[in-house]
Amino acid sequence: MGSLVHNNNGISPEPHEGEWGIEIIENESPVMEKKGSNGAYLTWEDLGVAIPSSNSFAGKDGCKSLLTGVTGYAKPGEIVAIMGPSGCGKSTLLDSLAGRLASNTRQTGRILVNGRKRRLTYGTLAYMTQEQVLTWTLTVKETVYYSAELQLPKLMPRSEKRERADRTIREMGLQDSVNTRIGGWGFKGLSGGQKRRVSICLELLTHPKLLLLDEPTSGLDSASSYHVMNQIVKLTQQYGMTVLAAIHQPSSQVFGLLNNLCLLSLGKTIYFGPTFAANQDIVNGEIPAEHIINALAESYKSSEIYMEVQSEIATICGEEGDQIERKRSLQASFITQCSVLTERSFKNMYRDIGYYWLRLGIYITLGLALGTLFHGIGSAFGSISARVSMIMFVSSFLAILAIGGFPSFVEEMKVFQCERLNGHYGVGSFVISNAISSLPYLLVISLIPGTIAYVLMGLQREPGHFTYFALVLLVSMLLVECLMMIIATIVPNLLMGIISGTGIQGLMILGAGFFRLPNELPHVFWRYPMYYISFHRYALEGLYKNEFEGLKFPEYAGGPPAIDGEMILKGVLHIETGYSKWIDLGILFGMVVVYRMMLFCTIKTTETAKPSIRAFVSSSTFRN
Ligand SMILES: Nc1ncnc2c1ncn2[C@@H]1O[C@H](COP(=O)(O)OP(=O)(O)OP(=O)(O)O)[C@@H](O)[C@H]1O
Repeated sequence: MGSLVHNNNGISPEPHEGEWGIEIIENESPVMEKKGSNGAYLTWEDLGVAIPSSNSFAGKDGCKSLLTGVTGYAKPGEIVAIMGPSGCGKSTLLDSLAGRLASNTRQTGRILVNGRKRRLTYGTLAYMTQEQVLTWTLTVKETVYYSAELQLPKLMPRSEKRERADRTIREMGLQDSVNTRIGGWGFKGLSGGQKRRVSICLELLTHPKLLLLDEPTSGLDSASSYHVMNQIVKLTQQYGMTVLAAIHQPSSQVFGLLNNLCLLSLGKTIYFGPTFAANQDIVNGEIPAEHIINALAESYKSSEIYMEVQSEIATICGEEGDQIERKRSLQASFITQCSVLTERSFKNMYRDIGYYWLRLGIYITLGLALGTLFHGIGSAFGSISARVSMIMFVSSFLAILAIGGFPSFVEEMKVFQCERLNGHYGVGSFVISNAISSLPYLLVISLIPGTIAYVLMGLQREPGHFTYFALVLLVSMLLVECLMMIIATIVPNLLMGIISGTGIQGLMILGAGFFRLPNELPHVFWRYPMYYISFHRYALEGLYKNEFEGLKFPEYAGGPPAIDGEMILKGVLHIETGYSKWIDLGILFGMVVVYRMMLFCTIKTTETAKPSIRAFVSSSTFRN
C-alpha cells in the first residue's frame, strides 16, 4: 500500500520502465528558464479550502475541509498532473489557484507566482474549466478563427492568425470536423470529447504562460488522449508554458508524458513529486479507507520528498521574479475586438432560432391579433378607450415579450464571462458589439409586425406617425434586452433571471401612468421615482401623443360633444403636453445609452467586487 512514497528517504527507486509499461521521459525540462525570465513559477503552500457544514463530516469548527495543507509547485516547461479519485478536490485545487472558488468557501494558505502575490484572473492565466462554454451555433473553424482574431496581438497579420488557428486545430486532431457546428439545445454537433478539444484549442492559441486544464482528456479514447496530451507537452516545452492538468485515470502512455504528479485523496496530498517515482497502480487504483489515506498523507509529510518540495518552493520564492502581466497589451485592438465580436454575435443570433426568429413569429401573430381586434379603429367616441388600451398593450406587453430571448442572452453571457475571465477581450467591446449586432434584428421585429398591426388598425396615416410608432417599439425592445443582460450579469440562473426581469418590468408598467393616472400616483415610490425612471411611461406618453394629437372625435346626435385629441391627453389621460412626442423618444434613446453604460458598470463592478463579496459572504457564512 505504502509503495507510493517509498524507502526511507521517501523517493521510490530509479524509474522502472517495465513496471508500468510506460516510456519514462526525463523530468528535466528542456526549457531551462530562469525565474523571472518570462516564465511562470507557481507555488502553493499549505493550501486549505473549507465550506461550512452541519453534517457529520464537519469538523469541530463546523466546517468541512475540501483541501487540507496542500503544497506544491509548477515550473515553466513542465506539466503537473493533479490526480486522485472523483471528488478528491482536483477542481477545487485548480479553482483555488485560479482565484475562482465559490463564495461559500474559505481559503487559507499562500499562492505565489514568481514569488509574488498576484490575483490570477482576467487574463493572467488561461483556465479551461470542466464546463464546456462555447457558442453552440458556430463551427469549429469559426470558433477558433474568431478566438484567434480576438486573442492574438494586434500587430499580427490576419493571415498569420488564421495559420496559427489552423495549426492548433490540427494539433488537437480536429481537422476532420472543422465545418461541424459545436451543437447544443437539441442540435447534435460535436461529441463531448471534440468539444473539449475545441476548448483546449482556444486556450492554447496564445501559448499562455500559465495554463490550467480541468480534465482535458475526458470523453476521449486512449489514442486521442495520448495525441492531445502529447501536443500539450510539446507546446509546453517549446514555449515554456507552466501547465497544471487535473486528469482522471490516464493510460500508461499519457502518464509517462507528465512531469510532476500531485496526488490527492480526500483533499490531502498523498504524493507530490516526479511521476516516475509514483506507483501508477496506486494512482489509478481503488480508493483506500479514510484511515489509510490519513496514514499515507502523514507518511508523505514526513518523507524526504516532501522536504525537497519545500526546499524547491523556498528557492522559487527566494527572489521575486517578473510579474505575470495581463494579456490586454498583447491582444487585438478595441476596433478589431468590436468588429469580430459583432460579426460573431450577429451570426449566432441568425443561427439560433430562439434568439430572434421565434420572437419575430410571435410578434407577427400578435401584430395580426392586434390588427384584427382593433380593425378599422375609426374616430367614434368608443375608439378613444380602444386606442388607449391598444397603446397600453403595445408599450408594455409587446416590450415585455423581449424577455423571450433571455435563455439565449444567458448562453451568450456565459461565453462572455468565461472568455473575459481568461482575458480574451474587454468589457467595452462586448457591450458595444452586442448592441450593434442585435439592432438589425430588432429593427425587423419592430417593422414587420408593427406595419401589420398599424395598417390593419387604421391608425393615423402620415408616415411620420408610423415611423414614430415603429421607433418606440424598437427602442422599448432595446431597453428590455439591455435590462435583461444586466440581470443576467447579476443573477445566477435562468429562472431567477426571468422572474426578476418580469418583476422589475411589472413595477415599471404599474408606475407608467396607465393603471393609475399620473396625477393620482402615490408620491412615495410610485410618482418619485418610479414614474420618472419607468421607460414604459415615456413609451406610453409618446404613443398617446403620436395617436391623439391632431385627431378630432366629432359629436354624435344624442351622444357626447365633439372633443379633440389634445383635450383627451390633458383632461382624461393627465399627460404632460408641454413638450413634444419627440422629446419622449429622445429620452427613450438616452435611456438606451444609460442602460448600456449600466451594463458596462455592472459587469465591471461584479468583476472587481466579486472577490470582496466572496470574502464577505465567506466570513459571514463561517461566523454563523
Ligand atoms: N462550493 C462548494 N460547496 C460545497 N461543496 C463543494 C464545493 N466545491 C466543491 N465541493 C465538494 O468538494 C469535493 C471535491 O470537489 P471537486 O470538484 O474538487 O472534486 P474533483 O476531484 O475535481 O472531482 P471530479 O474528478 O469528479 O471532477 C466534492 O465532494 C464537492 O461536492
